[in-house]
Amino acid sequence: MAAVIAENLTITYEGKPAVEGVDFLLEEGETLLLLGPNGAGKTTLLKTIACFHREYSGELRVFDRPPCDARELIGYVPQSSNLNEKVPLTALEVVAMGGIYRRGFAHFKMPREVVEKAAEVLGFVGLSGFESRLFRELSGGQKQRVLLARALISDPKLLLLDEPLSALDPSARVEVANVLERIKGERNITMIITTHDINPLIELGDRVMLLNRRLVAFGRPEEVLRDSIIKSVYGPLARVVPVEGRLFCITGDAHLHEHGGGGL
Ligand SMILES: Nc1ncnc2c1ncn2[C@@H]1O[C@H](COP(=O)(O)OP(=O)(O)OP(=O)(O)O)[C@@H](O)[C@H]1O
Repeated sequence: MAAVIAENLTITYEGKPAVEGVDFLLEEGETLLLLGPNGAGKTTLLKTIACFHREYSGELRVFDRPPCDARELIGYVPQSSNLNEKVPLTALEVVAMGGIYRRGFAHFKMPREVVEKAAEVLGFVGLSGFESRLFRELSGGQKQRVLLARALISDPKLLLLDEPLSALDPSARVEVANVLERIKGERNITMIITTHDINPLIELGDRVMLLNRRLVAFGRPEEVLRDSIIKSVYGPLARVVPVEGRLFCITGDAHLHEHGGGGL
């Protein structure tokens, strides 16, 4: 079954288009890397698939349902954690919150099965033993893994990740990319990952979308990551370089410099 189908999808904010006329089909179990410069509409597309933003025209189906009827199938990891770090939550509590909200009611005392599931997914992201550590005291990579666990606790069929590696140092990027590889390898979860820097994630991508308000390209990585396509968005200095059988994408995107990422 297709996990996500978009046909002539146009997404607007108060009538002004942010994403226009997009068509694509992502099969269940595939990982899509969603690439594009600042303001290209990546977050907008992700939020619309997650039913956080509803102003769109055209067709958008998630597991053959309108996005807002598929919410229990979707896990979302936002660009910044949206947690108030003044509240001293433990890693386990942060993860368990994903399980409690899913049930549609708040508990003062967490049900045992939620605590057990939270500990299990913390183990899956490599954080066994961190249950009672304060979230705010964790490193950037550990926090991002806790947020991944928070999204995984409800067993989503579709996981949407907005810039999961941005704001992380290089070793934390590797940590988080390894967990994403583990999710792809061991769970049949469809993933859509937005990124400015495709290089640390390239091996994960079954499909790559290059978005610049309109769909520039969608296909297998080797179909999309071509000099002519990359230059059409990022300018004449951008290029794709094969290194030891892998493709590296040099976009020179301003955001990459900002985060010290893989752009040159
Ligand atoms: N809440 C909003 N109201 C009005 N316009 C918005 C809103 N959110 C985003 N936009 C506009 O929609 C366009 C796409 O923004 P979006 O954040 O989706 O891009 P992006 O590709 O995720 O960018 P970045 O890489 O910088 O995060 C931009 O022109 C932005 O100003």
